[in-house]
Amino acid sequence: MTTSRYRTPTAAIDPDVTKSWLRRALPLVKAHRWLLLTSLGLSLIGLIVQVQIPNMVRIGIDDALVARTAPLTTYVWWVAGLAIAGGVINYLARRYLLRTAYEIEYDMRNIIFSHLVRMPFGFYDRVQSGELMSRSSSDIRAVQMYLAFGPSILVQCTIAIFAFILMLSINVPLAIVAMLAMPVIAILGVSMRKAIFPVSWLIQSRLAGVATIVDENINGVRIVKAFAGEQRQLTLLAKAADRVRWAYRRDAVIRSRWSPTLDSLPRLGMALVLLCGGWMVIEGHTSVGAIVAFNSYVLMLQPPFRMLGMMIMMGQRAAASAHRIYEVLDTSSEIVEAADPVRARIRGEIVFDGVEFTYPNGTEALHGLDLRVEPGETVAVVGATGSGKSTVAKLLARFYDADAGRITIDGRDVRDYELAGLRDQIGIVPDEPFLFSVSIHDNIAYGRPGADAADVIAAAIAAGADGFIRELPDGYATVVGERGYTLSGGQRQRLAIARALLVNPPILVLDDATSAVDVTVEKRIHSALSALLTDRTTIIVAHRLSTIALADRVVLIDGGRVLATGTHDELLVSEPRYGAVLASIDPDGAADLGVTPPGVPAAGGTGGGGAAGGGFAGGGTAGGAEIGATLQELVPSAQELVPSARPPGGPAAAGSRHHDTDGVTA
Ligand SMILES: Nc1ncnc2c1ncn2[C@@H]1O[C@H](COP(=O)(O)OP(=O)(O)OP(=O)(O)O)[C@@H](O)[C@H]1O
Repeated sequence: MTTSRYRTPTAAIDPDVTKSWLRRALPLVKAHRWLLLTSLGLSLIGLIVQVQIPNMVRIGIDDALVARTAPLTTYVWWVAGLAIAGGVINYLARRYLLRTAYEIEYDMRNIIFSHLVRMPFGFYDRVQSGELMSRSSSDIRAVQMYLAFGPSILVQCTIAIFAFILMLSINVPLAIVAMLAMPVIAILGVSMRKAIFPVSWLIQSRLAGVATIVDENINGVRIVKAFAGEQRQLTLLAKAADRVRWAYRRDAVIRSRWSPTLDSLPRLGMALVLLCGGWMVIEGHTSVGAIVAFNSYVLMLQPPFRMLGMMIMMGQRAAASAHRIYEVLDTSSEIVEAADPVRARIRGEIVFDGVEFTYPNGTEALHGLDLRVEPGETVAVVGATGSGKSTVAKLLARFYDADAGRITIDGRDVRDYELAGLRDQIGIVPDEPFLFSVSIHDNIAYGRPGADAADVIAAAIAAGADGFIRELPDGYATVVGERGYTLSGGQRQRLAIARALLVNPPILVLDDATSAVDVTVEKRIHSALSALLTDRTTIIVAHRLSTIALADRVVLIDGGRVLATGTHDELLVSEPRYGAVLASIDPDGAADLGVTPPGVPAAGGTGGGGAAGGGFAGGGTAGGAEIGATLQELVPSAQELVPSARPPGGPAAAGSRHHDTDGVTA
């Protein structure tokens, strides 16, 4: 996987929630103060240079054209020189300002993202991903703009002071006349921004609404098409787009009402300067050049005064955005690591002791769950849908913490372990695996980025994935589409199993990890897996008899507690509710065994053959393998297990790409 070097943020947001948003953000600005100060300093020099130009024009007109005491070219060169110097200085100032802005943005983005990756599942259950996206993009931008461009706008406004001083030095009454329009422009600018502000917020939130619909359309395109929902989605989008259009129209109405007034005010100012200045020239109180210079100043001063209004609006928006960002940053993770966490290699003894757990939304999932799994044991957790099977896995890896009771691994509370070390040693394969838009090699090697090709291939073979991977156009180098949608569900599951196996964790949790794989393929995967499961503690959340067949022991869960435990055969005989659950989760397999719902014990128990035939309660078959043994040792070569395996780039078997029964040897 290609990784660019990560630079930690240079500053942090002040965690003191009693401070104003600006003071909390100040460390970010301070971290780049030299860059910002250089930019502001240059900007100030640029403005001083710029202010000289109308004055030079005035002297040129008065001396070279009216009095004819000096050559015109001297002044032309001066004006041109000042213009070029001003241009260069402004260019540098802008470059430094933009650099400051992007540095602040970089820091903020990293601060937010490093916080987000530390947040537990409970946090993601509460927030919407679209909202988080917006907080990490447009909200960051709004704050960054204000922090970097705000001071720059203030500096721009100082042009008024320089210009006013210069004008006063030329002609005091005319200077006052020229400045008359400015406060009016500033007041109108602020009023206009105030009127526009709510509408621009409305536009932002409505655009976010459109983005959510588009996002759901793209991500949920398979469901939309499967249910022929295109027209409904189009209508939904049209309505949202209509709301955006309405907000834009309101914005246009307000702007068209205010802008012409603001634009014509300086022109009125010029008329006033011409009237008063002209009268003064006639009376001999000032020069013609002064009228020209003052007109330039009136035009030059207009943008900064208008920007004052913009700055107020930027400030309001930045404050709101900062609060949204702080809301995320001020949410602390409920999953806290122990002060002196244990870093130990896990053997794999798991104990759930009276574990109670309720999800943050109030759904009660576990009610005093007691479960003991010996090191190296393979246990199938069976239960009706919603009985709490996956929750067991989530609590084991501390995606959530139990509300009451204790979960221990090797006799130590899971809360005592170093979090990363604990999760490193628990390989979880979910039923809906997530693949990244990178190569298959990189997807499998996600947990061990430096893994060599041989290890990756060995893991793929064990997961029954090597065969179909080799038939893909670029083999292991094939880049899977977004979330791996270019692969079938079963293929994605096999890659996820390979990903977990490559890490070689002492505890493996297969959460219905082969649900999308054909039963015969699943059997083959299991035979390869059984060699790897022997000395590894494995919890298999099972929905199929064929999956249960892998386990040494079955744990029947109902309503968040363990109902019964024993081998499959024992439970079939002793626990009528087991048969009922089997009949509800795998009717075909249960029928093969003669199990009929509701709760009728099957005559003879194991009499039927079918999918599970003879495989139950057998457990690991290739004993003796060390947990520490490499996958390559356990799965010697691709050719042995997959005789049909072709080298990468070999001819792809037509039609095999989306088929779950491909590429695995019996
Ligand atoms: N993130 C969550 N937030 C709130 N409630 C949840 C969450 N995940 C699961 N639940 C609820 O907790 C209960 C147990 O869920 P769990 O996923 O453990 O069941 P399960 O036995 O694995 O079900 P299935 O066989 O359908 O996967 C269910 O009522 C479920 O709705």
